[in-house]
Amino acid sequence: MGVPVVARAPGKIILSGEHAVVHGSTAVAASIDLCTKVSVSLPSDADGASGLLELRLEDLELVFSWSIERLKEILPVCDTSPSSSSLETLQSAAILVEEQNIPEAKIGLAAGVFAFLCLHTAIRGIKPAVVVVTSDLPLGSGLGSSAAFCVSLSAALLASSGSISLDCNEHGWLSPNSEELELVNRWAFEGEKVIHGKPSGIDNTVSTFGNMIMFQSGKLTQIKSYAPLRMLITNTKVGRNTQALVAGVSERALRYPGAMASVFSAVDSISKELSAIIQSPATNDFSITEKEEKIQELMEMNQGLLQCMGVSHASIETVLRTTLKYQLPSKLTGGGGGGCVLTLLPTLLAGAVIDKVITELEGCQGRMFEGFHGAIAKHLPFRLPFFELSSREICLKFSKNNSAFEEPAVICELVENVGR
Ligand SMILES: Nc1ncnc2c1ncn2[C@@H]1O[C@H](COP(=O)(O)OP(=O)(O)O)[C@@H](O)[C@H]1O
Ligand SMILES: C[C@@](O)(CCOP(=O)(O)O)CC(=O)O
Ligand SMILES: [Mg+2]
Repeated sequence: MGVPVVARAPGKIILSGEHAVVHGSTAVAASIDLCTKVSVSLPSDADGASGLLELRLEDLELVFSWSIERLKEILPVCDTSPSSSSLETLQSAAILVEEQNIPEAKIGLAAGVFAFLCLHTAIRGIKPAVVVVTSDLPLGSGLGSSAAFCVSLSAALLASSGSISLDCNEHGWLSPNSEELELVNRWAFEGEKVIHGKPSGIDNTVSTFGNMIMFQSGKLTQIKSYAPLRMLITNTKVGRNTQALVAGVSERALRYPGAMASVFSAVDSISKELSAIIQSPATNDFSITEKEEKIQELMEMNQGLLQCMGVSHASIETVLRTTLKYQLPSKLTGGGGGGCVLTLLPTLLAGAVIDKVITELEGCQGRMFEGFHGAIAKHLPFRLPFFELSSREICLKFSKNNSAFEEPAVICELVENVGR
């Protein structure tokens, strides 16, 4: 195999505005420390053309492969610019996914495999490669695994086809320049369309550009917090599918256009208020505690409107009731219908209370989020100033002499900080 290129991209949380953002409202999202990594290796001349395109999902111990001959039989030669039409011409790729006989229990992966075939064909053409995917993110839980997958895959494919420059003397992580990031983001959005049907673009945008953003109708504004925010992320472990949830909200909006327009407009105001509060400096008059109370209140209001949209779930309600016993309001994050719930942990909240909440949540049907690299505690205290670090953004790594990759120090450092 030739020189591999690795790209990694982070998952996200949505502090306010999921679903409504698909209908033009403002939303606020932040990237998190959990990433998906994609490595693309091309056959070298010495290997001879291996004649295979291979996708290895390492965490799931699944390997999919297609002969180049079969791909040429089925797939049309398509446009190589990121547009809907270039991926629409690839509908025939569906049969190539069916032929892989994905086990029923993992059928949700079919959408990801389909997006892989579409993006690979559109960006690199019908050529052999070995693509290896690993991820820290739970799939289908509202933390944006689909976007992190599409962003890291698009970046690795673009870099391996020369559309992103790897002009670097040293081995290590590399941040693409802003034009390259735009290109990655556009392709990733096309990939998200394959997985979600009608994405707003917020997930791929925050995964590509990192940090905390306000997003509306395709436009992003970076936002900065004056104070750290700590969030508890609870995974209800109830599986769901974002595409179906997004479609359900659109159907409700068609049935009740007036009522739903008001709901979306209220969410828009909540997101704008939230971003103003996050960005406002804490002074004596407007203390951190007051700011946190407002953020909690706005998140609670947003949750009420998500219930109106029909995307809450009994498991989410259980988490809400449990945290509320400790005066901690929560909201779902991402598509809802199960998945993850966010709870703001105020700065002055005693550690003993956090432990009690976690113990009580663990006793509920769902279980607390787990698997943050082992080193990380069950709750994720994310500090906004950390978002300025490049490890929250999409990065590329490659090795000119094909030597083994090493984890960049900055990530290890961050992981330790987050656990403290
Ligand atoms: N690492 C991955 N490998 C393959 N497919 C993935 C990966 N991550 C996400 N996907 C695809 O995205 C789907 C989950 O996306 P979605 O329902 O939007 O939830 P979320 O984005 O919140 O995790 C998976 O079922 C799968 O099809
Ligand atoms: C529901 C939505 O607002 C966010 C979906 O996030 P996730 O795929 O559930 O992580 C959809 C979108 O904005 O594309
Ligand atoms: Mg998704």
